[in-house]
Amino acid sequence: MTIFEANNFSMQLDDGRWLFKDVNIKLDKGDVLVLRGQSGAGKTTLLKALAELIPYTTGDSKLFGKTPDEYGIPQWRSHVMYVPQRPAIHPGTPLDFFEMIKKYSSQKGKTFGDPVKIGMDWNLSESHFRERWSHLSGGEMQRAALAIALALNSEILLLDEPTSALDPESTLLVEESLKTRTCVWITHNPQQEERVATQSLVLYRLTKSPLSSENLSDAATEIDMPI
Ligand SMILES: Nc1ncnc2c1ncn2[C@@H]1O[C@H](COP(=O)(O)OP(=O)(O)OP(=O)(O)O)[C@@H](O)[C@H]1O
Repeated sequence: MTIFEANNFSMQLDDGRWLFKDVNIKLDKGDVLVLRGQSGAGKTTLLKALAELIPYTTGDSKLFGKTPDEYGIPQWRSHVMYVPQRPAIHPGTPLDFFEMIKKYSSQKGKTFGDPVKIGMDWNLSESHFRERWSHLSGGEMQRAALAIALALNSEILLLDEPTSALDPESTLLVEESLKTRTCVWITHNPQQEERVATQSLVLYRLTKSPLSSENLSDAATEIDMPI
């Protein structure tokens, strides 16, 4: 059963160029849609548009049949959550951050997991969650932020290169947890795509005038199933 759908998502830039055009996504519970494409093709921008973090030109989305306006935008963002590649540097510790987010009114009514338990499956210890963000390594920071994202129990995770700072062993551990969730997952790694994807979507970088007919085929996105 489809739980999330996004129809005809398009983003036109100020110079008239389409960054992406008519992107359609349907996710069943447990689907992992891998989003790939050249650098600059618009992958991050698409995820931010799906999370209603930035304005976009066209597009309609629904989670369990309800639109972002019906949820209210802050609630939508807590259900359809964008997880950036690098967490912004926050003051305090990962646990301080988790406690702060839990108190947001948009998180009301949710059941939370335990980020420390999740992190322990990924070779992190409790002390990492009690350490200041600024004292963590890039890989520790990325795992702590992902553990918090998972503990917030969003219905849809929009993952922006979630293992980019991780070594191969941690990458495999984190993949095992993430692929149990319903998500859109940006990766440049074809082996990772083979391991986790139930669907794939490619964005192509558009270079021609949006008014030329040639451009229309370039603008197409492709949905394909991995073997
Ligand atoms: N509102 C906007 N106005 C102008 N340019 C924009 C706007 N939003 C995004 N861009 C440009 O569109 C391009 C796509 O950026 P985006 O970060 O989405 O690409 P990406 O596919 O995620 O790339 P990467 O794989 O390198 O992370 C960038 O060149 C960015 O500067």
